[in-house]
Amino acid sequence: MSKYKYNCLNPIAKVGLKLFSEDYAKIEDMKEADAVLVRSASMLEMELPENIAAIARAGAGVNNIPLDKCAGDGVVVFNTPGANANGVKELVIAGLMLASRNIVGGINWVQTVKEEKDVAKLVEKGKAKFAGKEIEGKKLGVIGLGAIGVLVANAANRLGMEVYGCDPYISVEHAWNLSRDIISVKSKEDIYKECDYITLHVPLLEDTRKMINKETLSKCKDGVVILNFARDLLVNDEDMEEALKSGKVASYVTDFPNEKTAGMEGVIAIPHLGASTEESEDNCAVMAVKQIKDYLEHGIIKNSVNYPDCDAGTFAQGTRVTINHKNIPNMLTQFTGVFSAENINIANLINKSKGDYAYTVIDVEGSINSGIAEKLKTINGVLRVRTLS
Ligand SMILES: NC(=O)c1ccc[n+]([C@@H]2O[C@H](COP(=O)([O-])OP(=O)(O)OC[C@H]3O[C@@H](n4cnc5c(N)ncnc54)[C@H](O)[C@@H]3O)[C@@H](O)[C@H]2O)c1
Ligand SMILES: O=C(O)CC[C@@H](O)C(=O)O
Repeated sequence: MSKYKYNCLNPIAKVGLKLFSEDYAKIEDMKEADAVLVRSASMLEMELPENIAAIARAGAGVNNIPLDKCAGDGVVVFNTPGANANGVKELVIAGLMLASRNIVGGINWVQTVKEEKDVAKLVEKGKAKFAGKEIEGKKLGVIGLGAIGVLVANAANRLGMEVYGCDPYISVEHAWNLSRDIISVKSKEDIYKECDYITLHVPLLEDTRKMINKETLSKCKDGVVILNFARDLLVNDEDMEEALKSGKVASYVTDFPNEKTAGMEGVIAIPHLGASTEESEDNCAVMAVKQIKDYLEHGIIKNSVNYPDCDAGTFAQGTRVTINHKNIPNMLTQFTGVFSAENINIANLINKSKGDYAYTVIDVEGSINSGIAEKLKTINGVLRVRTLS
């Protein structure tokens, strides 16, 4: 019988699933699963069975997962930072071109004349109405300089654009990767004021929700192009419609069409294809599966969005107890007290915290009785205890 069971809420690339050994079984019913792999399926309204210890989002955005609820239930949620960034970057560059040259209009028009006699002549005659602009020399504002934003900024800069970037929380790693040619601005106001094109690469959070709205659009240049390859709710659709009608916005390129924007005049709607490449899907699947395996087999946490990362090292012998708990005083004293009461020597102990939650790994030599885990579970603030042996 398999030691671990996992459930996939979306199709996950085979190259990732192949990394699961014979210790793992893929099951259709989430009720029995130890781990769940997901892409864009919404888990917000789902009842999560108690046995689920981990969820891996094969992708970046985690707004489809109830992160706080999961943390409170001791469920570690992972994502795969950067694994699909190149795929998205390439489509953003395509989006810049689609908005600047009337490629879609032109292609559609050719189809309307394809049965005519002298297509080549008609094309030459009719092409003028699809003339566009070049992006070279224009100003691009990148809001959010994470894995995708940095790649977009650098690529647009190489294409001859003058690039402004804004990210008050930029990580050291991403700052290192940002070309020195990018003009780093402290406030988004500078981007709104200066840029001909604005591209969004921030997560959907309370403070980014509907960040593009009547007020922010009014600060933009007339004829600005907005690109949204991040999440639809970053933009107020009603305000966008008004801005497109008035010409304030020349074009809105979105990878997240909805009932409102799919048929809206001036919108270039792409069916969420940013990460839909073989390479991105493979990268995400591999990273997600490795993280799930490391967690289930060794208690290692890497790239979690609701628990601290914790490299406890490979679990090889003896017993490892992992504890997901609230980040409150006195927890370690109580944990070690349970072991010392049984006269068990702790060989190694790691404790990490992130916000309201913490994670402790305790290694002991030899085996322990199940009563230890039961006692740990009764400590106020303990959310989940796993025993690896
Ligand atoms: N279209 C797609 O298929 C696709 C694929 C991947 C990611 N995404 C979306 O793109 C988003 C970004 O992805 P990523 O991989 O670059 O993530 P990331 O976490 O590497 O980067 C996000 C960046 O946004 C910054 N940020 C957060 N709040 C901000 C704010 N208020 N103002 C400015 N910057 C802010 C963060 O500091 C971080 O650097 C994801 O959250 C997801 O919603 C879409
Ligand atoms: O899984 C996908 O296809 C899209 C993923 C993307 O939206 C993300 O946030 O990583």
